[in-house]
Amino acid sequence: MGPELFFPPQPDRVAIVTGGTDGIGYSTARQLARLGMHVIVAGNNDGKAQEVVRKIKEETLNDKVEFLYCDLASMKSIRQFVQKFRMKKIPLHVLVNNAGVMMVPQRKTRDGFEEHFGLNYLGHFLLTNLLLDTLKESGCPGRSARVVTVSSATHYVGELNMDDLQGSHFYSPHGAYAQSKLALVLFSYHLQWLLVAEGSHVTANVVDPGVVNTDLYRHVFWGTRLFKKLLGWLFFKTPDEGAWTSIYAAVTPELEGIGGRYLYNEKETKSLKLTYDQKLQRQLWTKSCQMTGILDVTHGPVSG
Ligand SMILES: NC(=O)c1ccc[n+]([C@@H]2O[C@H](COP(=O)([O-])OP(=O)(O)OC[C@H]3O[C@@H](n4cnc5c(N)ncnc54)[C@H](O)[C@@H]3O)[C@@H](O)[C@H]2O)c1
Repeated sequence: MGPELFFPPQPDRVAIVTGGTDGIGYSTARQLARLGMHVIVAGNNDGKAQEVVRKIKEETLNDKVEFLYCDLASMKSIRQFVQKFRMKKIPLHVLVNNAGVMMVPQRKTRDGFEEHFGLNYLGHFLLTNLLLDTLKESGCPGRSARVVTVSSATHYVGELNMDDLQGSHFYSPHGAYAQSKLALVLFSYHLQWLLVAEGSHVTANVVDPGVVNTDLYRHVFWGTRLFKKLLGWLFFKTPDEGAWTSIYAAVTPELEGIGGRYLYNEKETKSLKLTYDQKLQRQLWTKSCQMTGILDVTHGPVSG
């Protein structure tokens, strides 16, 4: 069953999906294309890109699908991506912050940040902020632009160590992943707060896709091929099922003008209590502005 059975066509809308070459992101990009959207697959997987675009176009008969290189582990690459996107002079109605890595060995992004925090969280923080003006220009009353951020149930066991966000003193791959996913929830809630304060026609929601059979688990110690295959087959969602909540958040009329939600299986769910702490949200936002070198939007415009 395709999304066109559940959601209205979206032929005049433009979406960016990060990590759209694989797993949940690929399914998200494909299904948004099925709804007629102009879909920009943002990824660092140059090798796969053309094949992915060709496959999506072929299956959806939608020609408005393209790949734009964006390495979320590099702020320079994110800025170049935004520049290239702006040069297209097209609107942006949906941004799906989907890309991510999980439980990778301790390593750093090009800018020297711990990879989970730097790529999963800070990369999307910067990308969203740089695209915010375009999103605001593209949303209108009754047809808001939407930021959909993919977090995880792992955020429930996450801790935010404000004094050591990079895990310099203590690093665990699981803790670092959980922290990045927790940071994304705090980010999405604060973003929504800012958008409402400004009276803009943009909403921000955060989703949990569930446990999905993708390559994300490649670094997990029990992720031997056979065991993962068996687990995946028995218990995990398929990537199409995993993408469903992202697609719902991106297009459902039920969420028109509604943000600040944590969605699981298309339903509003409570996130970790800590994520509702507005002081913490604000603290993380300010620190993230400093780390990414952008001006704090609450005090002034975001630099391009
Ligand atoms: N699979 C699950 O069970 C599960 C559960 C909860 C949350 N999630 C979240 O869903 C999202 C998608 O994960 P998935 O399961 O499809 O995994 P996946 O490994 O199949 O896809 C991850 C995507 O991120 C991209 N990516 C990785 N590094 C990047 C970089 N430096 N720059 C740009 N893109 C980069 C990859 O190329 C890939 O397209 C992730 O944010 C993940 O944390 C997944």
